[in-house]
Amino acid sequence: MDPDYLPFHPAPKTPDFKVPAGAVDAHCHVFGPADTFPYSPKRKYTPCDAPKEKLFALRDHLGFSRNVIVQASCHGTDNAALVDALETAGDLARGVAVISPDVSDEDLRAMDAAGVRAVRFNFVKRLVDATPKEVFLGIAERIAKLGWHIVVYFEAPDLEELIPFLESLPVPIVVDHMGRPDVSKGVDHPDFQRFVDLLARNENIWTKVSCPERLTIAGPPYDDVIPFARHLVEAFPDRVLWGTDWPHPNMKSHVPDDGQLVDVIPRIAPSAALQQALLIDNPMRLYWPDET
Ligand SMILES: O=C(O)c1cc(C(=O)O)oc(=O)c1
Repeated sequence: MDPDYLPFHPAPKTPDFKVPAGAVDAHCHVFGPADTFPYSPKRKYTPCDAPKEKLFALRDHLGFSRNVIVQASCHGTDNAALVDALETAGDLARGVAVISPDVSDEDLRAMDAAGVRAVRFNFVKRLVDATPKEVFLGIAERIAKLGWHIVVYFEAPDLEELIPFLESLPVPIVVDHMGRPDVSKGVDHPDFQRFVDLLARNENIWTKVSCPERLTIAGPPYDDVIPFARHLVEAFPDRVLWGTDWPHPNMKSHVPDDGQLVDVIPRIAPSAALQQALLIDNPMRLYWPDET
């Protein structure tokens, strides 16, 4: 573990907000354990271990029923820890993998059989080296044949340059953590409006309204981030997802309490109908379409 790395909260509170039965934590990770699933030699951080057993215990503690587990950059394109967690959870988990262009069709089919339903394109420079857009386009063509979609992680300053690429992708796109707006600029600032306009123009682009803990300047309980997430939930109620982002890699300002993150949900989705869409209908339609 990196010397300045903050491990995840050892005892998150029981949330005050009771999530509806069937709720999906649509953005979380598994890390290692390193002695079984070593971290990538190309990683830009070394986390603490965060194994599947702890993820599933957290799911139960917070009252969720299912997980969408996202391959984290510390594991590079080795999805073994992810696939292992998916095989343990069976129908209760789906996965988002990170693949290299030379992955075999056989390996793609095996990941699909394990529950992978998307690939992740990561543009965050502190996490990954740049991948040429044509490489991502080649991957997009291949996974489109499997009925998979694409999860993208970028920071707000990168959005303008990425828009033509994003609008060229042939499958649904899910943007991680609202495209990481600079919350000091306000919801009406052109930078956030650029993101809102992207979703308004493209019915196939969704967003996770997650990670207030990463975006906040004020700190818990994240009052400064609420307006951004709430705006997106109310503007695009059928294209939003929520996740804990457990085990919260690379947090520097504080160790988020996952129970406190769950208590943010009714503040950004202030009705039972919006909570039903955010936590159940939308993730089920995208990751368990044959069960909706
Ligand atoms: O902001 C981050 O550091 C971060 C990192 C990763 C990853 O390493 O994949 O995933 C996330 O969702 C967020």
